[in-house]
Amino acid sequence: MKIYEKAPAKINLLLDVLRKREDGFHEVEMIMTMVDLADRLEMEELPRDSIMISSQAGYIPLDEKNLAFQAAKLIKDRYDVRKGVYIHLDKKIPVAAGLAGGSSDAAATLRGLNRLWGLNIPQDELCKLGAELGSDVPFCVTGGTALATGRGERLERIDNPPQCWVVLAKPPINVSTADVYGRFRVSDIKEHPSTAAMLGAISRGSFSDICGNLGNVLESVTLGLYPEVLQLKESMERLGADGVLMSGSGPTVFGLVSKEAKVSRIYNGLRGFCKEVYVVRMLT
Ligand SMILES: C[C@](O)(CO)[C@H](O)COP(=O)(O)OP(=O)(O)OC[C@H]1O[C@@H](n2ccc(N)nc2=O)[C@H](O)[C@@H]1O
Ligand SMILES: Nc1ncnc2c1ncn2[C@@H]1O[C@H](COP(=O)(O)OP(=O)(O)OP(=O)(O)O)[C@@H](O)[C@H]1O
Repeated sequence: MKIYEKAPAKINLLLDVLRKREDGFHEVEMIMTMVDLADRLEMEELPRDSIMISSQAGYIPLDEKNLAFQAAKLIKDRYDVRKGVYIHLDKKIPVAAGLAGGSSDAAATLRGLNRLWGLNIPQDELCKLGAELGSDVPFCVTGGTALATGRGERLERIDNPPQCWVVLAKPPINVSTADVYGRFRVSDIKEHPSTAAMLGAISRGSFSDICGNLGNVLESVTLGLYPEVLQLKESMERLGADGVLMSGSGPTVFGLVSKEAKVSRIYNGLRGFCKEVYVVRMLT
């Protein structure tokens, strides 16, 4: 039997860091939602007890470094499953982009193997397993829109934002999340984004207030290291996006756009100097 799972990309509408914790992680407040740019996973049981990964993307690891491999190993070990699985990753989400591509693949693997092997693991248990793989994985297990706290693993489901276009642009640089958090200093942040204001904007369904309250404190590090990310933000604003922000630790910049008529102008304007531009919808 073959089963399929979609692994969508996430964007952070808000990312605030409150403090550095004793365990080295940072205490965050994030509002995250999914967009319809997704990897597609195909999973099939193998006759022997092993995990095999393949992908059309030549630039990701296919061994135990792959997050889908790690997810399969975790679920096998924890539930004592003595069966093998072959997982094919059809990658569409750019890698190391701030869009949680690897985390979403891990989450889709947990959901998929739960089905393939009939394990009946409840969603909150899958989220706990996911947290062992990465801070973004629990959110990727549930999807939807959520307020994430702790190191990102504590989730509170909230309403989806109103539907809109999302233009994603990834400059040709690779950003390490660990490096960005490592350089981040809370004391450098003069004005924190308001989680309460963003939650209010979403619950009122006010697109303009959502755009007005976008904020990501990790921009203080990534924009300093890579001026091209700042240039991309400025271009997107100039081309008429209603709200513009860097996602996660970057380098992808997203623009929220309410009117379809504006989208092609923004897309064409960005494509002039940025190769990787995607026009997608929010997953609501
Ligand atoms: C930047 C975001 O993607 C925004 O959604 C997340 O906060 C990071 O999520 P992630 O990539 O799943 O992060 P993890 O794989 O758990 O951690 C990668 C590295 O980022 C740092 N890290 C991550 C999350 C967090 N709350 N504080 C941290 O300091 C740690 O140095 C860690 O070693
Ligand atoms: N299934 C996978 N897909 C993509 N990258 C993977 C995968 N498994 C492991 N990796 C590795 O993980 C690293 C980060 O890739 P990923 O695309 O998950 O980053 P990201 O989008 O910045 O994640 P986040 O937003 O959660 O920080 C890369 O160095 C990549 O080699």
